[in-house]
Amino acid sequence: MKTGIIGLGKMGGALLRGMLKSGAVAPQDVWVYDHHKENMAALQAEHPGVHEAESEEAAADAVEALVLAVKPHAVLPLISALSEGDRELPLLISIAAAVTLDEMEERACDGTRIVRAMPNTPCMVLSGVIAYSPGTAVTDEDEEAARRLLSGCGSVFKVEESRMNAVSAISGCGPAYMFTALDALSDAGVAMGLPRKTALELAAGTMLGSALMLEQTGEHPMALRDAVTSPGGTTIAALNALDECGFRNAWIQAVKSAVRRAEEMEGN
Ligand SMILES: NC(=O)C1=CN([C@@H]2O[C@H](COP(=O)(O)OP(=O)(O)OC[C@H]3O[C@@H](n4cnc5c(N)ncnc54)[C@H](O)[C@@H]3O)[C@@H](O)[C@H]2O)C=CC1
Ligand SMILES: O=C(O)[C@@H]1CCC=N1
Repeated sequence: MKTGIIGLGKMGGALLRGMLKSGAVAPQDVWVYDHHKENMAALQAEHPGVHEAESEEAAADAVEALVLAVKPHAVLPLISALSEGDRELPLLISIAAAVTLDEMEERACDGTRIVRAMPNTPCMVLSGVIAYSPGTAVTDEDEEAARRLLSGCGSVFKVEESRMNAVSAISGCGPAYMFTALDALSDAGVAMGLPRKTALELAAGTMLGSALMLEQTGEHPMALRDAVTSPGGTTIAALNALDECGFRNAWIQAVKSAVRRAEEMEGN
């Protein structure tokens, strides 16, 4: 499917690289546009054959599906600009946090097909999580096409749009929490005398292995935790220290803060 993307920043770049790497799209079927020419040049150097569109409108005219990967405040003005002259738009996939389907559909011509999606940066390495909600004009074929495109980058989940801020706070922002946890754990290793590289490799390998174990066994996380925790041993001493520091509450407060921030951003 001819696919375009407007905005080749951190998330747009990760998503498109994932789509290309997985073969969900071929380079010759991709049109990109970004205000910053160097972003397009970098992508073309990695994936020769990708087309650089002359403008946002040219990208929209060339493709069957167009990903909008600009900052939230830029999405509605972009949809208004693209809709000028009653242009019939391709299937739009917006990945902006806190911009609702209602707001987007209001800016577009009647019948414009819009999917709201929330990916995360691990899409770049085909291990992303992508949630989506279809807009009112989206057909079954559109939804299937969007799923095919996105599923190259990772696991795809359909969610009620009303859940999107919660989803965003878990999996959209989540990589930032995980990287902070990995940095903290490796710092702890360094404090205990391990070389930085070793500490980081141990921490990352452990996070990856634990997530795979959870996924592959289908066990509850607490059952898997218990298998590590010898009575009177070292793990329970560490877990008690995490509890004393408010570890679980810190995660809950982080997610609540992200949801609150998304609610503040909505409608702005
Ligand atoms: N960074 C992340 O982990 C995630 C971001 N998102 C969403 O993705 C969107 C993009 O975020 P980032 O990639 O982090 O931002 P970014 O600032 O890295 O990228 C935005 C890109 O859009 C370009 N741009 C802005 N307006 C444009 C226009 N009218 N025409 C062409 N190019 C334009 C900018 O030059 C920039 O390269 C946001 O709406 C954000 O909410 C969603 C999930 C995760
Ligand atoms: O920080 C943000 O607002 C975006 C949305 C989810 C991840 N990054």
